[in-house]
Amino acid sequence: MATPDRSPPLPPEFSFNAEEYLNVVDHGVLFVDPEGLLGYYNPFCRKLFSLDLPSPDPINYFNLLTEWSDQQGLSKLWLVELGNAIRQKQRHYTRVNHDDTILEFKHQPLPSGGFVHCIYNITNKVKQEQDSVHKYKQLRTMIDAMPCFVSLLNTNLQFMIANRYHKEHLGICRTDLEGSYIRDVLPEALKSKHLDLLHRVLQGETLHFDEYTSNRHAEIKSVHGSYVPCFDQHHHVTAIVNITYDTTEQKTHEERLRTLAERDHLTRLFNRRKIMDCLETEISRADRQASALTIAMLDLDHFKNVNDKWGHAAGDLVLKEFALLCQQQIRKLDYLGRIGGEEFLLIMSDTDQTEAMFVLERIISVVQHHCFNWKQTEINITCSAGLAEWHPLQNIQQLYTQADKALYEAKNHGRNQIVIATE
Ligand SMILES: Nc1nc2c(ncn2[C@@H]2O[C@H](COP(=O)(O)OP(=O)(O)OP(=O)(O)O)[C@@H](O)[C@H]2O)c(=O)[nH]1
Repeated sequence: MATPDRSPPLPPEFSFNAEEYLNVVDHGVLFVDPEGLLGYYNPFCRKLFSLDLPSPDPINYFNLLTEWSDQQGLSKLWLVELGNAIRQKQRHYTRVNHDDTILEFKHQPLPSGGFVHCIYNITNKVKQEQDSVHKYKQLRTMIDAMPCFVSLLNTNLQFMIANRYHKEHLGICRTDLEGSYIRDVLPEALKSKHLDLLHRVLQGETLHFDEYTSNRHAEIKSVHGSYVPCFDQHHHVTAIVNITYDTTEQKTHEERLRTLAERDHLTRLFNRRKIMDCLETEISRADRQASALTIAMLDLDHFKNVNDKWGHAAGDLVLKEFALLCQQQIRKLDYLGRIGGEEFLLIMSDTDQTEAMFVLERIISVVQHHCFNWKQTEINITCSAGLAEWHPLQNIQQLYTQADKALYEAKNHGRNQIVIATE
C-alpha cells in the first residue's frame, strides 16, 4: 500500500487559528513582503527585536536586521550571507551568536516574492553538539590511554574506532584501521573462528576468548579478549566493543609458578606432591576404564657414597643424569617424579607388570652401564626397583606401600635388581 504524503486531517475540534498557534511556539516566525516590509511577526520575534505591537509604521526588515545586528555587536558577514540567499530566492540557514544565545535563521522564499523567516534558539542544541564532541574527545583520550586493544565495530564488522594501542603493538595506524573490515585485519588462522564469534555477538551474545599465537617471533604470544554488543532502545545490536589484553607476561608468570609448584628444582621431574596427584588420577582412570596400571619405585644404590667420595655437587649431577636416563627409557604418557632424595616413582598407565618389567630392566641396564662424568672422574652406580601392579579396589596408599616393600626387598637381596610385589 502506498504511503500517503500528507498527515491525516485534524479532527474539527482541533482546528485552530494559525495566529493562536504562532503566539505560543518557542521559535520566531515573521513574514516579509516583496518590498522588504515586515508583515506578521509572532511574540518570539517581538521580544527578540524589541518591537511594538502593533507596529505604528511600516518596518523595513533589512534595516531592522542591520540595526539589531549592530546593537548586538555582530559582524556584518551573516547579513551579507542572508542577503545573498534572499536575492537568489534560496532556502537558507544562517547561525548568529549573540550573548550566550545561538540563533538560527531559516529563510523560506514565498511564491509572492516575499519570504518567511523562522528563527530558532539552538543554544541548547549546539551546546549538546559541543558536549558530544567534547565527550567524544575525552573518550578517545581515555581509550588511547588504555593498555590493551580497544575498538568499536559497526554491524558490518567495520572498525569505527580503534585506539592507539593498535599502532603501538601491531603497527597498524588508526586511520588505516578505521573503516576497514575486521575480516581483512584478523590473522588467517583466527579468521573463521572470530567471524563466527562476531556473528553470535550480532545476535546479542557477549563472548570472551583466549588466543595463543604460534609465531615464536611475535611479541604478543597470548591474549584474552571480549566482544560486547551495544544495544539501542529496541534491544537491537548497533555496534560491538572489542577489548583484548596481552596476557603473555601473565601466562609466562603462571607457567613459572606452576613449574615451581609441580617440579623438582634439581631434576625438573614432577615433585612428590604432583606425582602423587598423578597417581591418584591414574588409579581413577584405570578403575573407570578397567585398564592395567603398574608403578615402580626406583632408588639409587649406595648413593650416599657418591656424596661422601666426590661431594654433594657430584651427587647432584648423578641425580640429574639419572632422571634423564630414565626419561629416555619411558613413554611420553608415563609419569616420572622424584619423591625423595634419591628415590623416584614411575607410573605406567595401560601397562601390566610383565610389560613394566621390560621397561625397568632397560632402565637398570642403562644406568649400570652409564658413566657419570664428574670432572675427570667416572662414577658408576646402579639402581634398584620395586614394581607393583594395581588391583581393582586397591587404594593409592596400598599400591604405594606394595611398591615400597618390593624396593626394600630389592635392596635386601643385593641391589641392582627389580622385585615385583606379591600380594
Ligand atoms: N647430592 C645430593 N644428595 C642428596 C640429595 N638428597 C638426598 N641426598 C643424599 O642421598 C643419600 C641417601 O642415602 P641413603 O638413604 O643412606 O641411601 P643410599 O646411600 O643410596 O643407600 P641405599 O638406598 O640403601 O642403597 C644421603 O646421603 C642424602 O644426603 C640431593 O638433592 N643431592
